[in-house]
Amino acid sequence: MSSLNKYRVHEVAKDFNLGSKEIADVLTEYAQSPKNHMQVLTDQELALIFEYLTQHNQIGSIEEIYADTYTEPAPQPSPEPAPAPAQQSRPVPQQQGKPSAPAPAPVSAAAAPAAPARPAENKPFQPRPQADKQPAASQAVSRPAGTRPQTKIVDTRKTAAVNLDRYDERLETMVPDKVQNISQKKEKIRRAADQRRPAPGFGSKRRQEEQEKMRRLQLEIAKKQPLKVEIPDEIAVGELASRLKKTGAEVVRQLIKLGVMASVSDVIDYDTAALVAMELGAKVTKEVVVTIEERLIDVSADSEADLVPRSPVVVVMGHVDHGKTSLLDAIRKSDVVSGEAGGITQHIGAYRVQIKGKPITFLDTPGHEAFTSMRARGAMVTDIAILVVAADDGIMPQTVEAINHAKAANIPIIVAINKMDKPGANPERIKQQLTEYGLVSEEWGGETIICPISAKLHQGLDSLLEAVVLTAEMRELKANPKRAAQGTVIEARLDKGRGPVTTVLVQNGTLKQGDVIIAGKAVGRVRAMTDDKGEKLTQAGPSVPVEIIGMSEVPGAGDLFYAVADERMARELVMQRKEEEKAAASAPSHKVTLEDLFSQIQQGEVKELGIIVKADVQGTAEAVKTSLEKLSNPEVRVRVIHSGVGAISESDIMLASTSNAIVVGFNVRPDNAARDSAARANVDVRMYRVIYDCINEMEAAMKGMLSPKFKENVLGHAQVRQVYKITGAGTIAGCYVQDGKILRASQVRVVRDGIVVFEGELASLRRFKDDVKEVAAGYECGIGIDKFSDIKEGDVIEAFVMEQINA
Ligand SMILES: Nc1nc2c(ncn2[C@@H]2O[C@H](COP(=O)(O)OP(=O)(O)OP(=O)(O)O)[C@@H](O)[C@H]2O)c(=O)[nH]1
Repeated sequence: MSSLNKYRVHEVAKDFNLGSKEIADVLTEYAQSPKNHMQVLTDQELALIFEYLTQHNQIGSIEEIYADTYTEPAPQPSPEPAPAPAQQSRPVPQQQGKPSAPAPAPVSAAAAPAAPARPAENKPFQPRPQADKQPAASQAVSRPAGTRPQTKIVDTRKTAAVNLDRYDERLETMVPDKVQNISQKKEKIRRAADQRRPAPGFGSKRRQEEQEKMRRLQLEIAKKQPLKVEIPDEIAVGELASRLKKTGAEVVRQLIKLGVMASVSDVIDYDTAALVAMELGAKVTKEVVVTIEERLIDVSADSEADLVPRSPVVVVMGHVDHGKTSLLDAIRKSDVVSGEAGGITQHIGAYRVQIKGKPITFLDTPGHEAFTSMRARGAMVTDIAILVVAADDGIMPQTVEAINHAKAANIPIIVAINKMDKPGANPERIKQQLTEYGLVSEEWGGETIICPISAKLHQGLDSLLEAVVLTAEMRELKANPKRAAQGTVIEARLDKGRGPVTTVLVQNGTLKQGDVIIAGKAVGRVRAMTDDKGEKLTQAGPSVPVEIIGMSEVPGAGDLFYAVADERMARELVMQRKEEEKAAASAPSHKVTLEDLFSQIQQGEVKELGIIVKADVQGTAEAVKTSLEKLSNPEVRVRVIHSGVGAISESDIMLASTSNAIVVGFNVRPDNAARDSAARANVDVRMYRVIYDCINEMEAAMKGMLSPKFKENVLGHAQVRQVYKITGAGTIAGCYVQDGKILRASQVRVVRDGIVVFEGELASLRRFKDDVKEVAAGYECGIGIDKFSDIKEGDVIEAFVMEQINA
């Protein structure tokens, strides 16, 4: 006990809520010197007082200390009903209210053992007899003292009588209020939860708790594991956000951090999306989208072991009337020519012939147009082309086209010089001409097989067919007859009685009667199959053309067909294709144009720039071809895939579209069909009058320096119906506006048979005798052209304006 703690009698009395006199009396009685109330007490004296008070305020149990409401007085069989009358003579007045924790409390504990032996008569250390219990008095007095020494004493000897619950309850009052509140709340919640539960048995309750624990654990684990997301090739920012379980704003923010400005509705590519997802802590895998097409159609490669040789499919091409149909007929030993209207082949058919036991399939085509249009649809039907050239006519424009179309398709050409029976036949001249197109005869050290024949007299056919077989063998054509059939629709029509009738060429696998097939946007079941000789078949292997009935719709020539296992899925795919076609019709296809040539070269999309050159004279076409091909550089090779004389035709556009080429015209114009088809297929058609301009523009385009200055906008066409020479006014063309309109301010060009004969300004535009600003389609008008009087009936006046393109 520190000497600094000086306690005076009155302070101690106050602490115990007693009178100073009572304390003084205790001291007077037990201590050596009597004390007045201001006297400082020694440690001994203090200990004495505490001992005295302790002895005189014994309680039976700890419960009594706190039991404000305690009403269970322990049965106190008192062996000594009045054990200490002397002590009782000093009754301790009842305490009101709690005293503040008195400093003496620790003193008592420390001092007690050091207490002098004197107070022995107060039996300070005797075991607390039950008789000492004074419930009423102890209740009051024990409180201040109870903070430490007494309250810890719990008599558990009479265990049966101890109400432990009550004890626990009472103990709660010992903990600080705050803690107590929390535990009370917890208890409340627990009880409420218990009440809510449908009073389960002990086992099930336990089980539930376990389950709950497990669930929380799993949630916790799930939270800690990185989120796994699958991202397709392209994904909208919003969709990515929902897959990442983030808000759109969070993803947009992350994108901005990566330097990508995109809104929630924008679509981003896989790489960007994956980066964002990884930044946001997700684990990314690429979503592999399995389309219906992939599920339905087996495009797996055949194993070498399954492949067997197949017969070649041959196309016969050539200029009009050079004898294509006659040749095919000669081969089939039948005469179709006489049965045809005007002797012109109407549509593609396919025939199969046996040459010394080896079958060859021939496609009878009215020229290379159908061939190219099929190719444009992705069908690679033919293996070999026979080019028919009439010995008395030589190389003609369509012969050149045929050569170039076959070359573009990368198929070998066998030349058949036909009509050798004719007096004017000059095969050497044709061989000579052919070298100009890269077809050098074998006799001259080249690779091209050239066979002189006469279709009419059936001469030379054997060697021609042998050449076909030989070429086919060189190509090692193979297919797997064991798989489901696939091939191309050669021709299809609607027959009144039989419904859609389709000629298909099986290219791989075997087509069987009863097979479900999908061809383009048509589905059906092969109800019956017949070959080119009208014989019924139950199955058709590779390179076999068959006519089938049973399609729901008429497919398009050139459509690819597949035998499939699931008809329902096939119908679904057809629906999807129809939808896609609709969407594609509204979105223009992406073809190479001079404007974006450079960017396409840079992106590696264009490695070869295909050009089709059409000019008014052969000399120009040749000159342009040579100059353009010289523009080739290491990044891009310029290849003129076709050059010819005359107006730009639909076939030119088709070839350009198929080969992703652009069309260059010199003093020529596209005919109407070509113009429409170019617009439809998005083929870039450029018209020039000077070779120099063309070369410059191409060069600039390849270097990405094409200045997009002006674009020609064609306003309309007027056909010249009559020509008047008027003195003073010059030549006036009486015209009929066919389409669009003619503006007084427009520029014009005069086109004669597809060739531009003049380009210049309008001198006058009149309706009757009045000058007008414009004349619309369907009206007649008089047109005078500045500095040009050589207008002829049948000429077409094309009106156009040059519009500046905003870069
Ligand atoms: N003298 C002779 N005439 C032939 C020969 N081959 C074909 N002809 C004739 O040439 C004409 C045209 O023959 P086609 O077989 O119709 O020619 P094509 O190339 O198929 O013609 P299109 O179908 O119009 O493209 C016919 O009158 C045939 O009789 C031949 O070897 N000798």
